[in-house]
Amino acid sequence: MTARPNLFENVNRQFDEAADLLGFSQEIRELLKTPYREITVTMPIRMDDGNLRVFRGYRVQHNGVRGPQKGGLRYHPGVDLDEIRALASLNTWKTAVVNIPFGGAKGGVQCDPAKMSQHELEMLTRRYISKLSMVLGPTRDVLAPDINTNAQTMAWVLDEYGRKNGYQPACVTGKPLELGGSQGREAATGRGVALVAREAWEGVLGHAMKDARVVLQGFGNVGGHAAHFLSELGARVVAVADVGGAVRRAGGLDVPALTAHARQRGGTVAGFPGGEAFDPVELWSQDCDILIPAALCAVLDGDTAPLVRAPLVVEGANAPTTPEADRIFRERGLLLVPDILASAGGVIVSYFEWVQNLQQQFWDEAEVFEKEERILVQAFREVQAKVQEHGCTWRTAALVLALDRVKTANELRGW
Ligand SMILES: NC(=O)C1=CN([C@@H]2O[C@H](COP(=O)(O)OP(=O)(O)OC[C@H]3O[C@@H](n4cnc5c(N)ncnc54)[C@H](O)[C@@H]3O)[C@@H](O)[C@H]2O)C=CC1
Ligand SMILES: O=C(O)CCC(=O)C(=O)O
Repeated sequence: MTARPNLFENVNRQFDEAADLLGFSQEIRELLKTPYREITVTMPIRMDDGNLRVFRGYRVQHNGVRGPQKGGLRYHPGVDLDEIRALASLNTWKTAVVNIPFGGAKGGVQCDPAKMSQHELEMLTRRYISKLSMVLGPTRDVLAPDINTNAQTMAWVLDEYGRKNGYQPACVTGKPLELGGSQGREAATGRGVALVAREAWEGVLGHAMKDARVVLQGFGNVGGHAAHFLSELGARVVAVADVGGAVRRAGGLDVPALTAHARQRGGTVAGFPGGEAFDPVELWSQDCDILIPAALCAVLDGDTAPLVRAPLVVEGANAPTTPEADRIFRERGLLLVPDILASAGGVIVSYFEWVQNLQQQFWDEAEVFEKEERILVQAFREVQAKVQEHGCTWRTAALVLALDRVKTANELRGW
């Protein structure tokens, strides 16, 4: 296994490829790469067993030139400042590529939620928000769910932020519907992944979605909903791996049954009786048409990329592919739809949630889904046009579109 890469350096290598095409000066590059603000907080928590533990958390606000900074909050043992910095910068490019009026941020706490009670997670979330609340808010920085956080976590965020600042539902998205969440937000990222996969598989590669064979890493919010919508489009989900194990079935797994199984088994697909268990390390070499990493960063690297047999990779996760793997895919002629486009459905519907909260409106699911699809498909076409104009990869093309928009906003503000 390759050593853990410096993720922010990786994102900036990708940035430079696009900046070269745009002819950006060193000054502009430095301005756009450098995060506005990076905060590290420590959170002492009295655990259920009476012991005190000190957790470390981060919030990086990368860029707010196009609007309030926006980004998820993740809980994971592997969280560090470098990872959060990389993910914050990706959110700047993601909101720009789909042209919604937000900047980019990300937060994380180094912890293992699988070993914590709900009470401990609530205390941790409240302490994190209480330490950061002065730099958060509807016009400053708006949180959302990410790995191992969910609508309940966002409800605690809303409540803790409200204690100091009064009730402001637009301070966080991905909330429960009962607290001002938006219809369709929970499914939005996975739905977007499925829509983008359809646009690439049918529109670019010229195949039918019916019976397209899909392999996923991750069956949480993103992977689980992507599997659901892809099977609705007629695709067959032939293999899934997650933190607990892996399962496959050449004829296609029964996605609703797999979802029900995972719900009963603490979130994992392991032990699903409707498929064959296999070693998750074999996931990347499964024979399939569409491969969707929807879990962790940097899983497609110099070791795993050569194993991939799918002609199409759609990045549901953020930063799942290292520059070395990008190079391998490019040389092999694989089509890779990058994270900043493929996983943008979530932040698009978060934007809708923020708008609804500010205007005290409630849209129905059909309206949310129709608007999400319109924005995503438009962004997809704009990126495709840049691919054709520059003869570059989809990642570089998406970054060209995004960097240009952020630079223009900077200039208009007089920087
Ligand atoms: N939730 C959202 O709206 C958005 C999430 N993303 C990205 O999508 C990815 C997944 O996020 P969520 O689905 O929200 O998280 P989640 O916590 O709901 O699910 C994470 C999934 O990854 C799996 N996983 C964890 N460690 C693993 C390992 N070592 N090997 C294989 N699988 C492993 C888990 O078992 C689970 O199925 C992350 O990269 C996140 O940044 C991107 C855009 C928005
Ligand atoms: O604000 C959101 O909805 C999530 C944005 C985010 O962190 C992401 O897309 O990775």
